[in-house]
Amino acid sequence: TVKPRKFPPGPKWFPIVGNAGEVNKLREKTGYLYKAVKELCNTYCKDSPLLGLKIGKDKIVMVNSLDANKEMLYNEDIDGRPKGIFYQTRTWGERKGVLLTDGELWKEQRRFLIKHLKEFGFGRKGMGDIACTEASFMLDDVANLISKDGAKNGIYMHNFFNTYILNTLWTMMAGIRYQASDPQMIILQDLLFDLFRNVDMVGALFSHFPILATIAPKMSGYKDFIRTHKRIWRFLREEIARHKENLDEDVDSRDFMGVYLRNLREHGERDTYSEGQLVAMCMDMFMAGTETTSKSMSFGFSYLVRNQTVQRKAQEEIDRVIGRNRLPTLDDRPNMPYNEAIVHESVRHFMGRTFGVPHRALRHTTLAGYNIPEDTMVVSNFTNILMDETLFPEPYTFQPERFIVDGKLSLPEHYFPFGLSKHRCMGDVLAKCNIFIFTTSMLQKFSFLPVPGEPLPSLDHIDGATPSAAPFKALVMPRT
Ligand code: HEM
Repeated sequence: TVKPRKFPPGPKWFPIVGNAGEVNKLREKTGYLYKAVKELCNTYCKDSPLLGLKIGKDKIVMVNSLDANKEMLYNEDIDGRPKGIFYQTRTWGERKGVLLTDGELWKEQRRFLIKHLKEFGFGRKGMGDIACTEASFMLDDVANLISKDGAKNGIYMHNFFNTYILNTLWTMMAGIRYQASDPQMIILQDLLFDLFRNVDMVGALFSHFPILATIAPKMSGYKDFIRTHKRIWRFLREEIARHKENLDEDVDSRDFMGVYLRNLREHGERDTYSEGQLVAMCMDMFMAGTETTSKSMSFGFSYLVRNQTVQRKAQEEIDRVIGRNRLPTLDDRPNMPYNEAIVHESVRHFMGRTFGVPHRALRHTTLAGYNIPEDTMVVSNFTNILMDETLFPEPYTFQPERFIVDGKLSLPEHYFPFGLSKHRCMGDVLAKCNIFIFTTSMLQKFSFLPVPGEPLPSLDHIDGATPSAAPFKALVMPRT
C-alpha cells in the first residue's frame, strides 16, 4: 500500500485491492474504462501526464499526453510485455508468441514473422490479391442479402466485416478461407468472441488477483479463459497436423504455417523455434488482427451512414479513378487520397476509444520525470491523443479532410494509432490494405443509407477488450 517514491500521482492504494474498487465503480458509473480513467485523471493528475494506479498486485501507469507517449514508446527500458498468470496461461504456462512477449524470443520470432509475411502474404501483391478476392466474395454475399425481402428493414453492419477480415488472415496463415455460413467459420468466430469476452486491455480479474484463479475460478473468469484457450489450441493444432501431413505435396504453398513447419523440419525445434511457438503466433495474429481491423471498419461505416456527404465524396472519387467496370485494387490507392483518408479516419475512431497493448518496465526507469519501478505495466491512453480536440479538431466527427493537404494524403506526426518504435504493430500494412479494398469495393457497388423511421447509428460505442460500434443497420442500395 506504500507508493514507491515519485510514482505518478493517483488515488490512494488500499491493502490487497489497491484501486480496483474505485476504478470499477467509475467504470460502472460511466460505462467505459477510458471514461473512468479520464475522471481519475481530472481528480488526481491535473498537472501530470501520467496516472499511477495499483490494481490487485499490478502497478499500472496510464500515459496520457502526446509527449509522454512518445517518450514511453521510445524508451527501451519500457519495451517489455507484462508477465504473470494471464499472459502465460494463454500459452500453456510458457511465454510464447509475438504479441505479449519480450526479450530474445520476441525479437527473433518478430523478425521471422515479418520477413516471411512480407514474402508470402504482406508483400504488396499477395496481400492485395487476397483482399481483392475476399472483397468479391463479400460483394456477392451483400448482393444475396439485399435480394431477400427482409433487407428492406436494413442489414446489421456493426459486425458485418468479421468474416471477411478473418478470412484474409486465415488465408495468409493457413491458406484457408471459409464461406460465412461454414461451420468452421462459425466455430472460429465463436472462439474469438469468447477469447475477447471478460478480458480488457490490462488483463482480467484473475490476472490482478491470481489467488482467485484457485479459490474462485468461475467468478474470476479463469475457468472460461482456460476453456476457450483449450478450444483454440485444439483448433490450431488440428490445422497444423493437416499441414504437416501435406507438407511434401504442398511444396509451393506459401502460407505461414507451411513456411514455419518447413523451417522446423529443416532445422528442428531449436532456440525460440517450436511448434508451440507456431500455435501461439497464430493465436496472436487472430487476437491482434481481426477485431482491430473489422471494428475500425464498422466505426467507419457507422459514420458513413450518418454522414452521406462523406460517402458521396468517396463514391465520386471511386467513379472518377476506377469507374464501375472493374473492382478497386491496391494500385488505385495513390490516386485516391479521399478514400485513403477514410481508412485513417476509421482507424482513428477505433483506436481513439481504447488503450494500447500494455508494455512493462524491464528495469527501474523514469518517464516524464516520474519513477517507474521494474515490472510496472505502462499503457498508452490513445483516447487522449486521437480524440484530443487540439490535435484533431471536433474529434468525434468523421472528417477524412483532416488528413488531406493540397489534395494529397498527409498524416500528422501525432497520428500513430499503430504505435511507434520496436513494438510497432506488425499488421498495419495489412490492416490498411484490407480496409481500403473492402471499403472502396462496397462503396463502388452500394450506397449505405439510414433505415427510414429508425434512429441514425449511435455515436456511443460498446466497451470491451476492444471498443465496438454500437449495433446499427444500414439500408443497402445497389448503385445504378
Ligand atoms: C486497424 C487495425 C490495427 C490497429 C489499430 C493495430 C494497433 C496496434 C497497436 C497500437 C499495437 C501495440 C504497439 C505497442 O505495443 O507499442 C499493435 C501491436 C501488434 N499488432 Fe496491431 N493493429 C491493427 C491490426 C493488426 C493486424 C491486422 C495484425 C496482424 C496481422 C496485427 C498484429 C500486431 C502484432 C503481432 C502486434 C505486436 C507487435 C509487437 O509487440 O512487436 N495488428 N497493433
